[in-house]
Amino acid sequence: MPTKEYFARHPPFPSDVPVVQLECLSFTKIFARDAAECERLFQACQDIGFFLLNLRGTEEGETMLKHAETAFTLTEQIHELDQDELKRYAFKPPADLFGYKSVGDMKLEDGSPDRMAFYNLSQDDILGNSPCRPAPAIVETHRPDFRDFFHHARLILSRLLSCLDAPLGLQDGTLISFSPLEKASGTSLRLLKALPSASSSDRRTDLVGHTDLGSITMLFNVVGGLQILPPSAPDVPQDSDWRFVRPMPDCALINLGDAMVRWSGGVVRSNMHRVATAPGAQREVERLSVAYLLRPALETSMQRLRGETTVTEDEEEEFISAKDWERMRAAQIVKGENKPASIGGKKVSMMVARGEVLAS
Ligand SMILES: O=C(O)CCC(=O)C(=O)O
Ligand SMILES: [Fe+2]
Repeated sequence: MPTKEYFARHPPFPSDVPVVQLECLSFTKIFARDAAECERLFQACQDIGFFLLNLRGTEEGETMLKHAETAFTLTEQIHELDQDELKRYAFKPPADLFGYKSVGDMKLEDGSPDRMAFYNLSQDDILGNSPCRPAPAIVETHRPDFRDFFHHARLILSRLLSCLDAPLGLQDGTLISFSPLEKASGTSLRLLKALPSASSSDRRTDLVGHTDLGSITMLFNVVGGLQILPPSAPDVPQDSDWRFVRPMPDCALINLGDAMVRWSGGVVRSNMHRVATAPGAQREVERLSVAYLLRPALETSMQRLRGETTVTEDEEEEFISAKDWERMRAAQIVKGENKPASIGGKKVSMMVARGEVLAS
């Protein structure tokens, strides 16, 4: 549960670890279409592709926090189930990324097994776009809760994406229109658990560095561990280049994925991130997180959008569908190959039809 009370039940995030400073935006202002807040959002998307979003203050934001709380409770209950039962619903990458991933199913950069488990719920399954997948009883009985989560999370992210349409020279509503609720996609709700570490010398990566594959992600976490590779990090980063993100009560963490980089011709950024052992005393507790990963409909093109925008560099790129992109990237990530295909944040001159230079 991302509220202050829930934070208070966990050891505190230490004050002496290097953290990345992220913008904290107000959903209330974005909901009211505040121009300055939308501008800050676009800037954060170009600079690092990550920002915090405070959800207090509107009925829509408060409802999202309630859904996140419910999702946390269900995450806890799902991961308490017997491993043998969970393994009956095992994910089958790269073709099928839904279902249960046990600790060790994925590789880290050095080939060693990862230390995270997750249950990945498919939006299509929950909304009835595809036949129901077999699932544990706890998922079956909470299908209505998950359905509400998917609907509401998309509503929140649609408001954020609509701040990006205009600066990218697109008609209002373009970016969210690539993820219609009724079309098959890789959109999912991922319920994650990282194991506690056994001793203070037992500190390592839990989930390999990656960029998210879809359009935009909304993450809720309470215990630290998520790390970002700052854009200034060298091409071959050292462990010490990674920076923790401090989890904040009442906030979601938002990050852009590869689709946004491709559509924008590299103007916005899909930043590398990973999960490492939580800092300080937080390493002793189990770390739960809830990630809603919005992806485009399977047949959507990942090519740059022309819209009203002209980007000065104009190299031809081949057509690739969201489905093929996700399959290719997922296969790499599972093997621990974390070199991103396109990360964005390009300093290109971008002219919109009105003749205004927005970024250079
Ligand atoms: O658990 C987290 O904090 C991050 C998870 C993540 O990056 C992902 O599922 O793509
Ligand atoms: Fe991620």
